[in-house]
Amino acid sequence: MVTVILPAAGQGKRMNHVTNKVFIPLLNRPVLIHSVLAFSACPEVDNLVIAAARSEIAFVEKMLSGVAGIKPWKVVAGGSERQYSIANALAVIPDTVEVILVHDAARPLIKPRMISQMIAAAREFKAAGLAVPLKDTVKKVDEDCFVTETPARRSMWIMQTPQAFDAAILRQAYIHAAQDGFLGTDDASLVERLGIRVKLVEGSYSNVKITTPEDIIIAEALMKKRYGYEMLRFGVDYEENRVVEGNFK
Ligand SMILES: Nc1ccn([C@@H]2O[C@H](COP(=O)(O)OP(=O)(O)OP(=O)(O)O)[C@@H](O)[C@H]2O)c(=O)n1
Ligand SMILES: C[C@](O)(CO)[C@H](O)COP(=O)(O)O
Repeated sequence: MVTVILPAAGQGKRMNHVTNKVFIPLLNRPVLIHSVLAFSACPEVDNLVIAAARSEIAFVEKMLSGVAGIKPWKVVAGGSERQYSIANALAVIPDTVEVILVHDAARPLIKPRMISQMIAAAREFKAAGLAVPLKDTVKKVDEDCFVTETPARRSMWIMQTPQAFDAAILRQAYIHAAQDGFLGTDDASLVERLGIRVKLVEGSYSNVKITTPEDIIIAEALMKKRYGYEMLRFGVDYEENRVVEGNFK
């Protein structure tokens, strides 16, 4: 059995709290639904657990009920951090599930083919993450923003989701993180702390996470290319650095 956890309980702070960004429509379909349908199109996936903010659970359930072709799903209450939302989802997944994938609901461009690759990687390596090689130069800085180091780019990759795990390992990683009060920015980092090696699978630069306002434009442009039509519903007010509704061309 393969279960996918989709954390969707964020607040969109870097999107200026305009709305929970997973509800923003891209080509007229909410970001969350793009993500859910991608996993539903993957034959190896059995079911989905979506973590939604407590106040948005009913809305998410209504949204999911209105869309055809979604694999069996359940909505759980999210937490104050991404990691806590995923912990809540883990708590409702039965022990019969062998492989668990975690995917940011805010990454709507994930392709079913990549999901299948990640499931195969989890079965082979026990812990795997989708990632792309770093394209830019990275600097470490001190508290005054003076450069202290330029790490070698060759060995640096940018993590994406899905990340895929043997279910028992992911559960153990979450138990240890909770015991130690460790808060990671991805799930692989929790597994790494167990001393387990995480295999990276090369993903795609188009698997963007909707994080800041311009990501909406990038994601919708990539979708238009993929689906071949145009239906821009949202724009970005760069002066104010916020998302605004309207027909933007
Ligand atoms: N408490 C949280 C925080 C985040 N997420 C989810 O985790 C994914 C990646 O998180 P991020 O991009 O950080 O989303 P937000 O928390 O909404 O963004 P921000 O950090 O700007 O507030 C998103 O699908 C988001 O909904 C979640 O389920 N629960
Ligand atoms: C898991 C992740 O998407 C990998 O890039 C990312 O770390 C999530 O971080 P965020 O701060 O919640 O956006």
